[in-house]
Amino acid sequence: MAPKRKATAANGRASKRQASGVSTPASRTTDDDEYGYSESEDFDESERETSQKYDQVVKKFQPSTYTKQVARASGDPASHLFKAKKDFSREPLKPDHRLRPLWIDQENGRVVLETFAPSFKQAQTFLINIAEPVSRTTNMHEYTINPHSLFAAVSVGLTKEDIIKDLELFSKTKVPENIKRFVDEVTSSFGKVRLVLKHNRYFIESGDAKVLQNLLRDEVISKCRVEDTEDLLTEKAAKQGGLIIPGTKEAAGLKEAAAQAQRPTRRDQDEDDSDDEYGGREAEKDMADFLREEEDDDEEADQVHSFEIDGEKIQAVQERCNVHLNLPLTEEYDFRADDVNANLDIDLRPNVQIRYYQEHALSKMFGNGRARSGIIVLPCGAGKTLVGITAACTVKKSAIILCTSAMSVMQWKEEFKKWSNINPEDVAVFTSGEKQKLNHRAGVTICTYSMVTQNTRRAYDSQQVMDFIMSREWGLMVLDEVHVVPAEMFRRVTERIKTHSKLGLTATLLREDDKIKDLNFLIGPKLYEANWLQLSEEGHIARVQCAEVWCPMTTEFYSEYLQARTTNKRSLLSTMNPRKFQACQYLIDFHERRGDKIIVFSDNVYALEKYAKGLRKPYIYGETGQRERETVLQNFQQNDAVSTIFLSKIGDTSLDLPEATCLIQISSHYGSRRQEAQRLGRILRAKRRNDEGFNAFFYSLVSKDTNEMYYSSKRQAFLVDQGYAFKVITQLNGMERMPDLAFTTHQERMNLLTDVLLQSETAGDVEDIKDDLFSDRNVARSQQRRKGNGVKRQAGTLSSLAGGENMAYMEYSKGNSRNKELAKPRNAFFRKEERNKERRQKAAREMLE
Ligand SMILES: Nc1ncnc2c1ncn2[C@@H]1O[C@H](COP(=O)(O)OP(=O)(O)OP(=O)(O)O)[C@@H](O)[C@H]1O
Repeated sequence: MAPKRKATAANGRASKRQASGVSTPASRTTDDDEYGYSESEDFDESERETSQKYDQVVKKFQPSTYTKQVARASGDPASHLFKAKKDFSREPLKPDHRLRPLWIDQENGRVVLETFAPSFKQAQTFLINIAEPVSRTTNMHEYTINPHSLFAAVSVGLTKEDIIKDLELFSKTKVPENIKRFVDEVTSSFGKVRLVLKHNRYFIESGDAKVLQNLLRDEVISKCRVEDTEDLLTEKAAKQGGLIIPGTKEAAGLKEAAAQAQRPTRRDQDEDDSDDEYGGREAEKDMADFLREEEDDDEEADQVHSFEIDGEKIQAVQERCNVHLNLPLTEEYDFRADDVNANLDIDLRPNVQIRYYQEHALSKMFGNGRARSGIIVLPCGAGKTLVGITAACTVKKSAIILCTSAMSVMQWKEEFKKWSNINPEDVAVFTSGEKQKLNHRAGVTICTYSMVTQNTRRAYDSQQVMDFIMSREWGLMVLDEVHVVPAEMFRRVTERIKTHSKLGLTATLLREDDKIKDLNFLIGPKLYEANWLQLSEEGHIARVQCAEVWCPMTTEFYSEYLQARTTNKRSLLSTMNPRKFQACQYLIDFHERRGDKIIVFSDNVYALEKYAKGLRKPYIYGETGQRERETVLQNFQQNDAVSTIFLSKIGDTSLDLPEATCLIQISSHYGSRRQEAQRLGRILRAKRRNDEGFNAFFYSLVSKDTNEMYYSSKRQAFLVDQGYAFKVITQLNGMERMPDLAFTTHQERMNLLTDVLLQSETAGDVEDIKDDLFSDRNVARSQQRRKGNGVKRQAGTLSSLAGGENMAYMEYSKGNSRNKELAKPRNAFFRKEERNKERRQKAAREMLE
């Protein structure tokens, strides 16, 4: 399925480009190999595996399978991209097909959803449960039904019958038999067994005793069992549902949410008068009856069977079940029945109202009254933190939060205090700078992944906290930014921390390697994924205009580019293209005059410095000290004279600058879709997002006819799939007439070229850093420095740095000379500002005298 995905994205892009009136040049369609970057680098293995698995199952039921080769054999070089052989209406259309929004492709499980159909919303709610979104553009959404998505569906309580019945309800044609069989085959093994932690003991639980007996015959599982007997424990199943999620109006069980979402609208009813075989009122009535029956079923006290397994061998059991036996374990925590672990006194503050999509996401987690482990995907700035906090307020047991940086840890702490009524003493942080232990029986610990997973010898105080974390049992573990953390780290985290439930949070479930599939097994299935475009239309995140600016290479740069032997040199030449520099200068000027605050991103440090110094703007990269980073950011937030900053890739994540309204990207990390999405995320939380007609801007500057064109379209794939339209700008009107435009003379361009050519090979590298703006390492370094100088740091969020919250960043300087020296701005921009200030003060003094 992976190659088809590419074709889809390419199609999407092609149409967007056409829409902006610019045709895609031939260089776009060039073979991957030309750039030495194989297509496979961009597919995660899970996608490939899923595709193979799917193909195997589908092939079993398919008399003939569509192949690209067949299409290519027809002699038409392009139609295979558009899947010309696929005719969704092969099955006769249902008489009221106009009211039904789904097209199902029987050959690969792809589902196309019409967003303009009357029952779009209901169908979307249903599809999010059972399929993975592939692309969600304005008029059409595309989903794929695969084993992972069906696992997620089953784990949130849907049955095979639910899925098939609703597919039938929304489909324009009869649901193909092979799709039904696929759903049947895949779901029959899912949701059968659960991993449950009860009274500090792990159990494998199922409603079907036979399944457990079979499992016990497995050589690996049998060795993980606590008692060596054939007997199973049998008890009444806990009554499910009825759970109130804080911040919601009432209990938000999945079935209830689904029932509400799928309840037909008046408009649907008015328009749909046909009582046909498949749907109309009849089917809607069936649906309502069906849901009611399901709710009644819940009332029945079924029996559950279980056997206990050794807590130390959980990963082995999970791996065996998920990977080898194809019987994934769903993880659920019956926290209301947990009388062993102390309750945590925590609730959302009375005035807090969580948003509908946050409620939907949480209802997936708590839909049956227990806490299911899994991943929630929400765009940057959509409020993942509050989702995590609400989950903690629902479970009401000790919770541990894992973050990617020390600054994130502090932000989470502040957010806990802001949104919940937790006693501040019950929140402890564990970073390289601060090592706090919980004082009470229950509480929240917030720490960095690196502190928990570190393998080297720890300092005494750090070891003490780590022992404490490992010795106790946690009700909930929240894993922030799950997509960036290596799977190996997750393994260590899950090995070291004993938790009843896990909640992964991320904006993009994307990795350019094959590690995403591990998350399924190490954390749980994806429980919810929000629609970016919908949230931006509703004002929850900013509306963004995306554009790719094509900058022609100057003759002298292009001839060197063509002769350059290494990728690094080529990359440096295309980044330093004088026309790109001019475009950047022009856009900064244009947006500064509009009152925007601009962040310019460059992964390449040489280019970052050249651009920033050339345009006299402050910049931050890996080597910039913590204090200077903070000064630059503070000025960006508060100082009207600083409207633009340059950042290396350290600013990709964890940067909360709601002032930023415009992004310009001059160099980036090859074809990384994740980086593109994360960077866009920096402006999605723009403060002004609800202003009338407000738009944020995202520009990618690309040197024409270079590798950058290729990588750029690859990078955009995810955002295009989220419905973002990238306009192509080939000419910036008025740029040539701009006063002080750089590199207008041949001599200036030659000087730049000479400088670029004189740079070593490594100057073309993407910056090699492991941290972000506020990584543990930097905070620790800066704290150490301050300790030595008697400077105390009380970190807060960036907005608190701006003085907007009650926590503040403070420095108590004892005024020694070294401090004064340190206090001097080291960034060239600020040094210059400082010099000007001194000059002005001197002139004023002289005047007064
Ligand atoms: N239900 C809500 N009511 C009011 N404000 C909210 C709500 N949910 C989130 N917010 C606000 O939205 C903003 C973004 O939230 P948050 O920082 O949690 O986003 P995020 O999804 O974690 O973003 P990122 O991925 O960039 O870290 C914050 O200012 C937060 O206070």
